[in-house]
Amino acid sequence: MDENYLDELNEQQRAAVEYCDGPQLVIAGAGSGKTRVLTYKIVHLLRLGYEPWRILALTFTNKAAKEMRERVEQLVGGAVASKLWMGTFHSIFARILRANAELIGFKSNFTIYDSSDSLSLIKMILADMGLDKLAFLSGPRKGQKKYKPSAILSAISSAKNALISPEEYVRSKDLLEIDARDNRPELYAVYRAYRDRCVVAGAMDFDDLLYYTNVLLRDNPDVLRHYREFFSYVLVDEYQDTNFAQHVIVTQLTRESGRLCVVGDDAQSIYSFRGANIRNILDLRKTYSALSIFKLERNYRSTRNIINAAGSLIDKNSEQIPKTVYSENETGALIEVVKCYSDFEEAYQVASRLSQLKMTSGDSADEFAILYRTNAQSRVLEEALRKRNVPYRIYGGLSFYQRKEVKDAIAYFRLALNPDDDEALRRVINFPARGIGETTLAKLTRAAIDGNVSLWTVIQEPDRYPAGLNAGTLRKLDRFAGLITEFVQADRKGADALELATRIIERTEMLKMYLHDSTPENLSKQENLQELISGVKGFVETRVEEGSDSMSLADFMAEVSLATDQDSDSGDASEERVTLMTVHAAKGLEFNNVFVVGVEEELFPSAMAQDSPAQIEEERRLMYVAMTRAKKFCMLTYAGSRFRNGQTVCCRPSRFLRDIDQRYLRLATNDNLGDDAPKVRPTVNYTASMAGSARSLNSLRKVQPSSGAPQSFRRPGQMQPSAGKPASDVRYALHSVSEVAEGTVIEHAKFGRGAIVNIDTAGPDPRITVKFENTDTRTLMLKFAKFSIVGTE
Ligand SMILES: Nc1ncnc2c1ncn2[C@@H]1O[C@H](COP(=O)(O)OP(=O)(O)OP(=O)(O)O)[C@@H](O)[C@H]1O
Ligand SMILES: [Mg+2]
Repeated sequence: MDENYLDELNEQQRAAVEYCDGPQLVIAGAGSGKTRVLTYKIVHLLRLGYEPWRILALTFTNKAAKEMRERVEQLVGGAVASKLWMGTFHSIFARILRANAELIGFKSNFTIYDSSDSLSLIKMILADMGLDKLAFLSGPRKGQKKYKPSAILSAISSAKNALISPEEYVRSKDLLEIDARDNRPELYAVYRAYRDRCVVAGAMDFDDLLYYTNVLLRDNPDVLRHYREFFSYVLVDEYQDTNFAQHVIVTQLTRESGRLCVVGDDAQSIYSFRGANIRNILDLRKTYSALSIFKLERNYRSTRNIINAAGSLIDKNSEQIPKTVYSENETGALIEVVKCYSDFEEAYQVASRLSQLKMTSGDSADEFAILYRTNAQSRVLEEALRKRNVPYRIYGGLSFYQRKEVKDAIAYFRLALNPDDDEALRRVINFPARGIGETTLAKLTRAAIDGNVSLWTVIQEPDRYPAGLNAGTLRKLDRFAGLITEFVQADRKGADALELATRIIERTEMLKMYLHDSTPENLSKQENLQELISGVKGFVETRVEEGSDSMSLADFMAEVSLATDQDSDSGDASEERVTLMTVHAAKGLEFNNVFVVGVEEELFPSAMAQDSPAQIEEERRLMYVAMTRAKKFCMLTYAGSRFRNGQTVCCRPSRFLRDIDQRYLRLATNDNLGDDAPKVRPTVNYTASMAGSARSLNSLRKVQPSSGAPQSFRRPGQMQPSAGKPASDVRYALHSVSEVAEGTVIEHAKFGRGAIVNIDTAGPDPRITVKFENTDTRTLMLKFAKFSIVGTE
């Protein structure tokens, strides 16, 4: 162990690390070393003789857990670090639940449903209850279904996070009243049915992992006592984002012993939509009367300009704990604010500035992040980066495990471990095709619901649960059941993950199916399945190296099923790549260079927050989180128009740009971005007043979000394409010859992206010759060619 670890802390941090006499809250701003304190405190506890397997450290993301583990490993060595109970709330409590599943009516092999499983189950229940076809709403939620599956799921999630069971739900007058007002009086019944079907399937969703941990600790005093005594110290990062269910677990485990250290920053509370409650941190003293509060005041992460700019932004929030922050870092560059004409141009500008900065700074790709408010914004950015051959890694989008062929294979893995898993069974009962159609599945479902058993039980016991199927269908089901049984038995006989996974892929003939024809799509599916097998192989090899015998398919799945939507990434982790992620996923992380894109009203802050001052404050905190990820360089961009939800909409700059003290900002225009920057001209679509680009920050400040955009940012009739009019009419426009030049890159309405290689003005009608990326070079008459200008080559 490195004996000098305390020297790597400042005085305040050191005091927080060394204090082990009672419950402790460390509250401090971004970049002040809260996570560092937590990490070093673990090392300190080990030093004091605490046993590693009795220290519990909880984080919010897998990535944060991994980083903390790596740091502890550096300080105390891998052998000790691997014994710590360190992970996300979900992974730690899944482990505890597996060890005690029988006590709460589950088996230890329970499946973890991901959000698409949950949604599919909700849809099935709504259809079964006849609630899916009900009329659409009027009023503020006009046009939405009364029982919109995603809204139902989030209502159920809120109930679970507040520890409300279906039985308690139906007894709560308040909840029933709200549901009646929202035109969904049957919500409680959907919740109950959802819970029942999950129990029958031996499945828990993400919220259940917290909910059932609470049930387990509440109903089994000896189990509670065991874990209270077992965990000799509990540490939690990002406490401002805990919800009620998490808060109760933590307090249950530590209220008596007081051996608790939590760190957090109220200014970074960004998960209230998932039930996170800032009061958990503010009221901690009520639970722990002996609570000691520690503050950290020196920021180590960012330049002074970045700290000051972020500070001036968050000052505009009315509710916050006052904090002192100082920095001894250099002043650094001003924050660049870039106005773009469209989302296309924004992506182009970001990719271009990023490549330029990468060259001049010498920073590796890992030191760059592009942060956005919504995942949907990533597509154009990816395109722009690909064009410049900048390698990137995207968090959150369609991750490897969410690809169709991988999900199909994983569904078989899940069935091998738990054949009652209805959602997995539903997914692959006719995949690869074996003549078991929708009608058969509907009949099986009916029998399963009536008998309150899983689909698997109905298939296994057709006499007891008759589904009205003919002999031919029963034979097909029998063959399918035989296949699954074979996998189940192989697992029980102790096959390791690789043996079983390989067998599943072979016996189901999944890979073979894609070998039939070599379309590029099929080839990529084959590759993905092979990649999955390599992943399993890698997993088994690592376990062998570690001397562990936990190498069953269940062990592999325990890792895979907790890769959340948010922090599962695409791509090879060993390669240096630019990170693309939502601001939510970036919590706790840091990069030398950060680009925050789409800093526009209705996007950031989100359109959904517009009517609520509290939600605007949460969005502002989110912006604060985004900016404070940057160590040296931060750029904020916004566009004049953006393609969203199938149409082009005009956008105006975010109010947050006005909130930041302008002393720390520099309005970068296309002209001063450097030689590499494209010289973009406005399309006629966006008014002439946007041309020239050198709008001062002061004029930006005059934009009044509440009163709508100023005329210069919006043209009557252009905000939304009128009904029935294709979106492309708005996105693409006609251009005059003065707006284009050789080398101008355009996005044509029909032919896509291309560069102008020649302009012919000899005849009465000017013509442009465009070398398109995905089709032949074409000569077009300018007066008929609809396109948008993306930039220059
Ligand atoms: N005493 C110190 N000496 C050197 N570097 C430090 C010190 N304290 C913190 N740092 C560095 O400052 C950066 C920010 O620290 P850390 O991530 O722990 O802050 P944080 O308070 O957890 O931030 P956030 O609120 O964003 O989660 C890290 O790179 C960390 O290594
Ligand atoms: Mg942190």
